[in-house]
Amino acid sequence: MAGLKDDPVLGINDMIETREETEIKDAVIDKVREEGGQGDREMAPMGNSIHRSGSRPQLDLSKAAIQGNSEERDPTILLPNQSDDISHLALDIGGSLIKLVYFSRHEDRTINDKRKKTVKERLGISNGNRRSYPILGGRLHFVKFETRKINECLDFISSKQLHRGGIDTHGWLSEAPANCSAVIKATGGGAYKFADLFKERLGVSLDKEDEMDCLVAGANFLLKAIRHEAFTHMEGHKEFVQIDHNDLFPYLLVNIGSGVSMIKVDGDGKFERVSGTNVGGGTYWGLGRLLTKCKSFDELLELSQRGDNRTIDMLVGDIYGGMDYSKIGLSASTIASSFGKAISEKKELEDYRPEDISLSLLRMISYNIGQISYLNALRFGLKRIFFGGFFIRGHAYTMDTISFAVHFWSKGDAQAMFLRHEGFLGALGAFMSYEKHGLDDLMVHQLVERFPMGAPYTGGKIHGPPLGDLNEKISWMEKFVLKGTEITAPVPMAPPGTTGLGGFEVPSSKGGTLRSDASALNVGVLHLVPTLEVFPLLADPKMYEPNTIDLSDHNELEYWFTVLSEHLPDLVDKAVASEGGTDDAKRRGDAFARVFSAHLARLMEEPAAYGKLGLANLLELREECLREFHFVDAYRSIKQRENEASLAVLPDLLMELDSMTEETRLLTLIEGVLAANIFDWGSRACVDLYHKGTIIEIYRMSRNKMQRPWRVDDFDVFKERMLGSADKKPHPHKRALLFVDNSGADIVLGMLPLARELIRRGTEVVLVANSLPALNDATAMELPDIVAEAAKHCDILRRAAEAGGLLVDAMINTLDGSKENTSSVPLMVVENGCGSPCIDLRQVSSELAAAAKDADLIILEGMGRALHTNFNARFKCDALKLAMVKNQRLAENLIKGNIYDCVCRYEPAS
Ligand SMILES: Nc1ncnc2c1ncn2[C@@H]1O[C@H](COP(=O)(O)OP(=O)(O)O)[C@@H](O)[C@H]1O
Ligand SMILES: CC(C)(COP(=O)(O)O)[C@@H](O)C(=O)NCCC(=O)O
Ligand SMILES: [Mn+2]
Repeated sequence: MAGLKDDPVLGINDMIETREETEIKDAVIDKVREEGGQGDREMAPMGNSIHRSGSRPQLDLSKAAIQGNSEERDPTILLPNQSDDISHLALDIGGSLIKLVYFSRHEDRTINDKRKKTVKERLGISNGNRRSYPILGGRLHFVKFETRKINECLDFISSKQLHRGGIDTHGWLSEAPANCSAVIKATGGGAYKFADLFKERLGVSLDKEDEMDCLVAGANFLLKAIRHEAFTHMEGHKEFVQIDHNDLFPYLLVNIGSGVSMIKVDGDGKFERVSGTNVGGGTYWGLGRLLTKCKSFDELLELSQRGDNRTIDMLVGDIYGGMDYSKIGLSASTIASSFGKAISEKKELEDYRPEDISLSLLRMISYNIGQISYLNALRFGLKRIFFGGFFIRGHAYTMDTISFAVHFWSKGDAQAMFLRHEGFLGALGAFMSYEKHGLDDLMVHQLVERFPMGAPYTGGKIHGPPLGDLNEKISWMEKFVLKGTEITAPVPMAPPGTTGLGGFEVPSSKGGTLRSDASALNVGVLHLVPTLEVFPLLADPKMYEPNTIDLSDHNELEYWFTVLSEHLPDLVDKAVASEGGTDDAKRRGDAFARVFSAHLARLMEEPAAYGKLGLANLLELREECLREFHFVDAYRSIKQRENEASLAVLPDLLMELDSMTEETRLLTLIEGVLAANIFDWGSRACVDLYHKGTIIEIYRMSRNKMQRPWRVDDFDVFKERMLGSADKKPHPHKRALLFVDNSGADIVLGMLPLARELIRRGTEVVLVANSLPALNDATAMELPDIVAEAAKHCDILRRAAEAGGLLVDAMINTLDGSKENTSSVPLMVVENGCGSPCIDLRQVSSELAAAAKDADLIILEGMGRALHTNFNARFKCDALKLAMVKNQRLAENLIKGNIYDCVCRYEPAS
């Protein structure tokens, strides 16, 4: 769940908001006329999907909508059905379930503006690292259907036009020409059984791939490319396992579908199916349905959670008169014979509780599979067993039971592990079998998983047709998500019990309810972002952990859950106001609040549901939810107001600074950064404070309160590095990366004056800002204008900004040859690749990675970037971490201090 790495406008869930159709149509036509010179003749008829053909792009205007404020003169218009969103599909049609993996791509819309080009040239970024065939940017979606309801699956494919994609001669996924029959990769028995149906209904041929090949390819891809894919599950405790890619093989893959396959995997494409069993998921569901009359698999599984298998299983104690058979290590409560008590002639099926039958059956099958798996692992000397297949269904009790069996029989020698994409291995493998898609080259840092709300996106089954647009999505949520939230409310776990004398006691994780499939939210949408890179200045990328606060501690989770919940009404107000306060904005605001609360509730129940959870992930999730409901920039007007107010007092501040000695100036500058970091709309305490004065009054108050030593105070060491000492002459840093935080005083009166000082001392400065808005953080898009305004009052900034290509007018002069600017040290701006208040340095923009190559100083500013994340990060170059702590609990836990204490941590290159 890392930063934003996708197109903010068109990249979210293929969904748009539906507004007044005619009004939008007119606006679209006007806009297209203005921009592209395409007349009405070339327009596709409204409501019809038209696919691109030949050299002349045609527009599909169906469901077009205005993005943002429709009152604006030149609003952005979204064309969700415009077919440059190319999809591609692979299927695994099993005995019980059909699994779909599909890919959607929006064409690269990076605007190659002049500013960016100059910065790229300055930083020496070329396009040279492109591969012979590019990895595609886009998203992988995971969806499943019941095989007996195959028509729903066909409708889904048809309505999303998923069968139209193809691979062109360059290896790009593209659209198949209309006259060419599409071919879809498919695996599982259904690829044979239903081939004619697919041809008949969709006109597509199924290209059959071997099921075992696909399972292995899917598992290998997931284990290499997804950071938090594999986990152990013992006695209710889930723990992610970091798999070393160089030490993955050999392993045993056990796929528990309708039946069970056991595959020894030695490498990519190197495997052998060593065993299997016919007692699998189909057995549990089939036998369970006959015995309990359950209507669905989930109902059966849910019954088991209220069951007591002792009423039906024959236990060791039943045979031994209540005693353990301790000589061979079996306790009285060990199951001696599953369903053994049913031999009693006095009882019929109706006399047993369906709950007990379901539990007994589940335990019988899970133990059996666990035991056979272990025996096969033993046979080949394998220590690791990965379990996949939808029988597992993320169900704690099932996983505990299997783990218990493996642990028991191996005496702790072998380990059972589970996969988050459990049932999608085959479908993913079929997808991987398309040639030249480049996906097998993807690295962990190029994948970002997101968890948008909505039936097709939850990895769950589809209830009815796919959601067409944002409007439909909100309606769906209004009906279901509140219910979903109740279902996902925390489920108390029984305290871990002892497992006795090594016998099969009841494992502890027997929650009272089962999460509904519709709100399962276990598997998100995988965003493939080829441009992301690992920040090259991390001292030890393998050991790097961005989060300072680990939310697997329940108290921590509860605290931050409350903080974020309490902040929600205020955030919704700001978001709705930022979109004009219309009824539509209110409805979206309500939907946002619902969805974010549902995520929080889900995570309270199972903190590791979406992978390892840290505070940074929660803060990012909040921003993602806002974007999901098309809130482009909730703090837009606040940011603007604060920028203006701060720019007005900047000249006075610069004058004051220029009158100081070097030493006092440096201290005042750092003090200024810390003081101005108080402008943080994400902190409850600060927002309360803003009611008590104007921006400038608060800024002054904050500066006046600055008193050294700060709670963490390495200023003197930093000063010595910057100014030298009696016997050491200073040498300036070559390039500094300044990770900036908030708009207004924070950037204008804090970070910009510090940047100016570095420039003055001969250090190139790169301001690193968010790619997308998050709270009141300044974005990379906004910075050039702020710098341009500041440069009006300051020659140092002006020359540096000109040299860095930030001032467009000045650049025009330069291009004319009328102005020479090469003499000054440049000031540049790069985007960091994130849309969150925190930064995960494992996934940053390629621009930032390039800028880092010559940098020898980094300055991380603000709570999000320097405390919540990266507080413990070590770098290859000098690092300065500056922040004011605006939360009491964090101050106590992290620096044993109080709210409004400051951190100035300087760490020379390691
Ligand atoms: N919603 C569901 N409907 C039916 N079976 C389900 C469902 N969820 C989980 N299952 C279990 O998953 C099994 C199918 O797993 P899967 O990996 O899809 O195998 P297959 O490819 O054989 O269909 C079923 O037999 C059943 O035990
Ligand atoms: C979201 C933030 C990390 C932003 O802080 P910043 O990086 O702007 O200093 C911070 O405001 C925060 O931790 N807020 C939640 C805690 C609170 O309301 O006290
Ligand atoms: Mn911030």
